[in-house]
Amino acid sequence: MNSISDHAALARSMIFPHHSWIDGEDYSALSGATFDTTNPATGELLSRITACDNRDVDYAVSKARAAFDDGRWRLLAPAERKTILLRLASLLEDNSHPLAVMESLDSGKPVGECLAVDIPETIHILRWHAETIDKLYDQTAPAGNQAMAMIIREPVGVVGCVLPWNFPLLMLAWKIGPALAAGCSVIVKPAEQTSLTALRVAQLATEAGVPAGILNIVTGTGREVGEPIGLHPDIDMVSFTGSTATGRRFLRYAADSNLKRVVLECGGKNPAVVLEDAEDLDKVAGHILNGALWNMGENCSATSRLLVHSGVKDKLLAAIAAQIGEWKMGDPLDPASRLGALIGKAHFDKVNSYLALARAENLTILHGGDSEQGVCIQPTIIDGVSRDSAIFQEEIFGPVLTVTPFESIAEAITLANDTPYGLAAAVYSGNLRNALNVAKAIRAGTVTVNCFGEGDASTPFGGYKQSGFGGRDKSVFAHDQYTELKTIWIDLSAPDEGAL
Ligand SMILES: NC(=O)C1=CN([C@@H]2O[C@H](COP(=O)(O)OP(=O)(O)OC[C@H]3O[C@@H](n4cnc5c(N)ncnc54)[C@H](OP(=O)(O)O)[C@@H]3O)[C@@H](O)[C@H]2O)C=CC1
Ligand SMILES: CCCCCCCC(=O)O
Repeated sequence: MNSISDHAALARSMIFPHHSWIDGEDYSALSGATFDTTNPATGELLSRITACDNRDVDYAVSKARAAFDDGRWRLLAPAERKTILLRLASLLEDNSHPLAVMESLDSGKPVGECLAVDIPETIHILRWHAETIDKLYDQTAPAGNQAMAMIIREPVGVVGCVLPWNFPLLMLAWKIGPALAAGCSVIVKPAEQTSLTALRVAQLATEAGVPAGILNIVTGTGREVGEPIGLHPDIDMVSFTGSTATGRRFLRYAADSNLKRVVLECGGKNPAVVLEDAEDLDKVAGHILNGALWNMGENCSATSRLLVHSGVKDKLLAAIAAQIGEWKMGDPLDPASRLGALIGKAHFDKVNSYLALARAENLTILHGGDSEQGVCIQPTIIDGVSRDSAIFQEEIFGPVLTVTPFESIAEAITLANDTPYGLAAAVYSGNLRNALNVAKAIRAGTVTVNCFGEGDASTPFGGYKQSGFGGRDKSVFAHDQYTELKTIWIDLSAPDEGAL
């Protein structure tokens, strides 16, 4: 395993990208403007990145459209496209350590997590989608003997992917994996805070053989780049991950422009429901902490609301108290750190405002509740949170777990569903019938039973209610986002029977 000094040495020697990547090469904004990207853990400047605007988006779209129309990617033999994407995955694997350090420096994530999860999962997702290219079949309809109706999938066209900062590489892979597998041209807008690894991946994609114009990275702000992508008349669809408020804007952009397809993966306020018959509360406590604290709680599927039967609450909270010390906060480049820095000052202030609210509401703060140096927040557990509190209803996106007791399974289900969101949930029970009934009653896209996690590349990810719209990320179901269905009818009737 690499030590903190290995990571720090690599960080010192690293050359950070500072251009956008359009049509297979570096690109500087026409305005010449730049924005600073800094290390949230230290405030140190990492790179001054070109700040694009609508004119640069127009340029990127023209290149992506030309690349789509001339078929340089979508018309390649499936096995050839697969080979190129597998080559990209291998290049990422070869660059795992630098990519992990770059991701950690840019986002404040612990480098150990980047090495253990973000980078290998990114590679796995790209490989998984690459493998589908020559393995998914189209269909024929039961059209009878007089005709054949073929239902084929075609790439949707030019796709805009607007990304969040919490899993910069992984969310890139969730979008471009199926989009490139489908044969689309892609324009990615990374979050302003975390553009570096997407730019590096685009360089490696070109090295792997992805043709110019197929994968473009346009850097800049939501207003200057995200909005022109949303409004662009020649972009066929947008796949977005981020806040529900910004997701809503993309629906308006589509309505105000070309009715482009919009797929949204938005916020969550996910419950972990511990029934009275839950087994092995020490193990459950470990899952609860992981669900709430992993990635500093900057995770849309974080199970940040603990709903626990009053009969097991004290025992579970004692088990949580015994384990919370394992969540060591520290330098993101220290492999021992499980919690690093939040993404930046504005987000830190937002998370802190909820802690202030907890104090104003006289809630019991069992652990943490304070900030540390820089933009770090201690793992925090707040007890006695009622369903009408903003702390129960709103996405905090920090290492904060709320605790709410219940007396019956019916009450647990009501509490679990009592937010505008429906992304994920966890249920803990030793009784499979109870667990399954609760899992089915919770309105969420993913429910884990006696475990926590987003699942594998093979399972769809997305939300009910205000957590999502229009489709799913990951799995073969993600291919629905990036493809159009076309029906082709062929007349099979004998000449004397006439046309269909
Ligand atoms: N579902 C999830 O995984 C995520 C949820 N969130 C939630 O959102 C909250 C706010 O975080 P924030 O970073 O502001 O999230 P946003 O939803 O605002 O950002 C996500 C992406 O949308 C872009 N964007 C922002 N404003 C616009 C706009 N007007 N038009 C088009 N694109 C836009 C951003 O650009 P830019 O980089 O310039 O901001 C970024 O690329 C967090 O506290 C958390 O609750 C945040 C991130 C991920
Ligand atoms: C393998 C871990 C996947 C984490 C995905 C989180 C999704 C999100 O926050 O949008």
